Amino acid sequence: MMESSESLFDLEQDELPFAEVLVPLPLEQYFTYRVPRQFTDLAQVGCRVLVPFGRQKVQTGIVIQRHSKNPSVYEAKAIMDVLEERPSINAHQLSLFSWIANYYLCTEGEVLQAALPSGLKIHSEINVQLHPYYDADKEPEYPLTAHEQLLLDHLQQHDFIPFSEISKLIPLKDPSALVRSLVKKEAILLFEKLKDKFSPKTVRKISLHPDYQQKEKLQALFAQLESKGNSQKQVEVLLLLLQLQSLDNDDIGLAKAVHKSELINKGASASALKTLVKNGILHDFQETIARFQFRGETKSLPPLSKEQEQAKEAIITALSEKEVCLLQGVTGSGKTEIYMHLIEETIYNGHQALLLVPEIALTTQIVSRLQQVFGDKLGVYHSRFSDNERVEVWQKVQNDALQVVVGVRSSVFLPFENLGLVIVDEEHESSYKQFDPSPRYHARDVAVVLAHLHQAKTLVASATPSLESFYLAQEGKWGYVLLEKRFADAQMPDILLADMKKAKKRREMVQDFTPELLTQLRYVVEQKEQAILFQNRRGYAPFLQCDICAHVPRCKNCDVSLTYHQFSEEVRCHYCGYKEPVPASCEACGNSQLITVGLGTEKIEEEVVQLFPATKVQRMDLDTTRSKHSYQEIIDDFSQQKTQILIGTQMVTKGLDFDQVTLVGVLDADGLLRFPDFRASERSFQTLTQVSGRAGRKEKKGVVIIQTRDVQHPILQMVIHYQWREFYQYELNERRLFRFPPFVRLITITLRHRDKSSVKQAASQLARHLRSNLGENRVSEAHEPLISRIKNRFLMEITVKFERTGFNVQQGKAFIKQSGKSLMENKNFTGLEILYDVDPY
Ligand SMILES: Nc1ncnc2c1ncn2[C@@H]1O[C@H](COP(=O)(O)OP(=O)(O)OP(=O)(O)O)[C@@H](O)[C@H]1O
Ligand SMILES: [Zn+2]
Repeated sequence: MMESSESLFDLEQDELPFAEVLVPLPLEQYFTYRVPRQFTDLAQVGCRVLVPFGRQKVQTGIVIQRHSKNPSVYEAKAIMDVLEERPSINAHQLSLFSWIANYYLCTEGEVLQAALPSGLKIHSEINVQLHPYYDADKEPEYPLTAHEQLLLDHLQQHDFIPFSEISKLIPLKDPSALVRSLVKKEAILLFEKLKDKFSPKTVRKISLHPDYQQKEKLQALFAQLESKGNSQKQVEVLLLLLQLQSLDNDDIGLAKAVHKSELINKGASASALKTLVKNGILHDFQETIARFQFRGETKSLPPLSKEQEQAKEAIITALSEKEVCLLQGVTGSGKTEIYMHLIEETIYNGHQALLLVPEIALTTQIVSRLQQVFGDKLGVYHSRFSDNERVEVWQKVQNDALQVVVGVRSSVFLPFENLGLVIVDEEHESSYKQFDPSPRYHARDVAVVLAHLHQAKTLVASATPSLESFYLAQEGKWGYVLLEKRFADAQMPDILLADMKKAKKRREMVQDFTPELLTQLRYVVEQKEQAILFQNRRGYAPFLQCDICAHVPRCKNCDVSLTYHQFSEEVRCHYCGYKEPVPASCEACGNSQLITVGLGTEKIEEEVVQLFPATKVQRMDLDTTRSKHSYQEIIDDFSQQKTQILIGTQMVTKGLDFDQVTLVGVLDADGLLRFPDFRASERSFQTLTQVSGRAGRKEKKGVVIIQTRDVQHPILQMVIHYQWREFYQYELNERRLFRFPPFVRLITITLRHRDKSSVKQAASQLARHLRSNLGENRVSEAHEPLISRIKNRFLMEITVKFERTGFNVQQGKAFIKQSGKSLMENKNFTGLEILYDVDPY
């Protein structure tokens, strides 16, 4: 039914009466909506709009395009509201989102979902209320339909009604036209109940009323108050205010406002203050402040050393010819210092700069170094921030109020207006890769594309570059700059291997420590120096095992053993979070002797505390860093030498810069080397080199001790002799030989279903189809992945390898996606999920 009121407003069609709208859902296509006339100018590309979606839902979407094509398949519904005057998403971002969706085989809706901080998303719970100006007793300007009257009557009795409930009240399949019509008639308003909707932070301030901001007037006021017997408290408040105003002598003088809380804290009487405000002598008001405020003065940059200066010049030269440059600088060479100089130049030229860091743990040290130089031009963006804080950074980046952003991978989604430089620190880090949920993107690679869209440059840097980056640099596609010396002549540490096999045989192990590591640790403790101990497993022990029948408690939902956490007396699944109390006896044979197998950080902590009871020890892993400031506290304590030994997982291996660390111990290198993945060697080399790099960064030379059962392992040998050139050559040869990246493009297809035989059947069907069409050398058979059940869903995997040249990867990907889509439409496989992971590493 066309409502009669429509014609009142939509008398003429505009040039571009339709909009393609992207909604944040995993759907392939955009949806076409009609743009009502009142929104013709407002509904710009990139704006967030409210649209009716499905039967009774409302979605926030983004206008992608305006056009004049009426969709032929469905009747276009109208946009209900435009949420902003200035688009949230700029054209560069839209291009980036579409590149990501295309490259990573996901949808733009999924990218949007990942990109927008939730403060900018609006969920489908939209409510309807009466317009405050609506007067039920007055004759309406425009006639109301019976349905409209019904809704308005309801709203006279109730505060509001959720949009999704309207159809229960009024027999309409889709109430959006009705709602829109009432909005136009200014009879109702739409609002959303968003718990954490963005609200700016405010402070209360107090100032003198302008009437009293002259000396003579003020004196008269004092005289007047003092003549009254009971105004002593008010006089005190005024005196305190004057005192606070004069604290720093800027010329604002009597007009200056001070914080209300400060007045109260300094003893001002609250009631006297209130009286003064009531009598119009003082002015009490709210001021909006930025959440991130840098207090203190900024310093100028420390000068670069000769080597650093040369490296910087080489980078600039390389970037004048190429879009990307790789800086390989050994640990402690002062890469951060070089970044700061490059960023300063970028800002000076009027551009914005983005510095990507792999983990929140790393932001704290880097941010404090950058903040001293860039002050409030610097913003920080990561997931530990509240939603409001993230929206604030988003908006300031958009307004160019921030020129530098330090952030984790999701900061590639920020609305930069004029980016000049992106730096990817520790570019080899796997935390740049998002594995779940989709979009499964790699922030380094997205950063390169982002920079390209802005015609900006990218610097990727690491002491241990990823093989892909190293290869691109070697091939001359990227520039390459090498910085081989530590800053200020600091020496690289000596790296030694400690043979656990030998020590075990000779019964020389003290718990999990070889004599070599223990001796060094003793020495360090005695000398009041500091040590870092690294073990890549959190928890107490990887698992419990029955001493008699060897049964291992396993997760109910996943195909993995449960990790033993001693502190909380639980066994937990690190995949789904399932946990249960430590079993008292073996569930298989009833034996009550359960032993712990393997080694986690919690156990090392326990051992160290036993061995060195007088020494302060701290642990840094996922379990000890859950709260917002915990990283900062642990790192501060260690920097200030309140703690002497820091034990941790990969979190302690990279980027951290402490002066007094002279020993790094690796408890078990074999666990790294054994990891069943084609990147095990690369990861081991990187991790061991990086963690070694934490030692001896200033005057005192450091020692690194790596415990292993396999002292002859070629990777370990290359690590201890700093043979990185040999390592890259060796590893590149292996990759070429076994057809792995960077020589091929890898795509993993994972199929997921609650039923094991369904997923197996679907996977082999898909594998057969892809193999016969794309070639058997490019597509593997379907196989069970290492962990074949997670959260009660069974998994199957297919691996695809496309050559880098001479093959149309784009077409190959499209074929995969199409094949997956038709498999999902197959009735036999209802409930099947297919996940694509492009560059799954
Ligand atoms: N030009 C400089 N002036 C003063 N101090 C410097 C300079 N360059 C580096 N430093 C100091 O040397 C130390 C190591 O520098 P930085 O942390 O930047 O190294 P890095 O190359 O990032 O190392 P890693 O790869 O191990 O993280 C820091 O304490 C830093 O403050
Ligand atoms: Zn589980």
